[in-house]
Amino acid sequence: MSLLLTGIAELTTNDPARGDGHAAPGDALLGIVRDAALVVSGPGPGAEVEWVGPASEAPAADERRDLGGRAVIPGFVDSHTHLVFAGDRSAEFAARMTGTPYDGGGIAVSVAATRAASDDELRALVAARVAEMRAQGTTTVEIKSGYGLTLEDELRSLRIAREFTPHTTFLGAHVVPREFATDRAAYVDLVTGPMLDAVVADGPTALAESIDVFCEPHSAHAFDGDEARTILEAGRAAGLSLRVHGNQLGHGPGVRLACELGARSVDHCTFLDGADVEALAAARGTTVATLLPGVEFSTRSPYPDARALIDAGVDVALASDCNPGTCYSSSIPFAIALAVREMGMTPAEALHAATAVSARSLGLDRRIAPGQPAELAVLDAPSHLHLAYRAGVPIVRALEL
Ligand SMILES: N=CN[C@@H](CCC(=O)O)C(=O)O
Ligand SMILES: [Zn+2]
Repeated sequence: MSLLLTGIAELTTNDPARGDGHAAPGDALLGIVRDAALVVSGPGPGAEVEWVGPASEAPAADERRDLGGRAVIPGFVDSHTHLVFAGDRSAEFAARMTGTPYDGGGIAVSVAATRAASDDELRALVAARVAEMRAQGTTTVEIKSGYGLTLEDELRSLRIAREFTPHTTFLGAHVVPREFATDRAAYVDLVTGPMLDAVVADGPTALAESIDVFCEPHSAHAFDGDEARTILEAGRAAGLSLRVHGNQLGHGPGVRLACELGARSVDHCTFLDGADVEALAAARGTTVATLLPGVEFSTRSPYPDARALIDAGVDVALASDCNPGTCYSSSIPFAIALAVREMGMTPAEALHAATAVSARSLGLDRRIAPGQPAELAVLDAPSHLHLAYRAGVPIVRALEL
């Protein structure tokens, strides 16, 4: 079976070779085709793209669907989330809005609630969050553990996350749990020893694709540069790819460590100096800087200067960081709107960052091209510009085939 999609006012392919004349800023980066059509295998899940081009040249197909002059984009790739948690921390958010700073201490509240939840409760919570994301255009999601912090609870979080995505990340090194507060080294030993051994017991990528660490000397709860190096090197030796929470609360060693070790992504990048930017630019093609503007919004922090990073040659991705503490928003359109309004990105750069670049940080290709999975989203609008222009309005959703 094949399905012809017509009535596409603007198709973002993320394939610069496909742009139809670069009529507007961003067309080349996004590979925009106007008055486009698509043929996909299907209908049904698992469909692949078979043909892309101008509607006037579309081949015949078994079925046909008219999208009525809407824009079609690659589904968003949310490459940084913490969806496996119970409870919420709305009171902590309210306190922050009246001046209480974020220091990572509230993570212990979510750890307690998550440990107390049953498997079915956690599974239902993750399912609801993934559905909420699809309803906003996200078709691929990375999910971290990190609210278990015992061997059993971290494995349980990863198993539940794996029911929803192959892109799972072991974040046993989220914070030092309270029971290890007087012996941090013992917790690092647990993460790099028995926990990591259990994560890779059935093969390096059976349960987790990556390892992550909250490298943050400005939080008493997180890990310093030496601890983070130990954890990342152990993860790499066990066959996992590397991701880092770095430079979130103040300047620190996370960004340069991530670049040095060849991490796929270093996330937050809120406080950077010139040497960090140089390291990220030199790591282009290997290490992506994943910016999470929903966190700056929800913690009243300064936004990173995405414009300066892009102009310096850094690969910049956008993700939601959906989590109960620093950003309980699963909305990539919200992140795009913030990136455009507050961080100096063009609408095209922001869309590219939330699709092509975030995909690359997960080892994926997010172009709309023959042979690619038909992971698509559709806008109730004629152009991708409306993602930021109509901020807060639910105009984008995953395209169900
Ligand atoms: N910074 C570390 N981890 C999360 C916050 C987790 C929490 O506060 O529950 C983040 O990405 O911001
Ligand atoms: Zn995070």
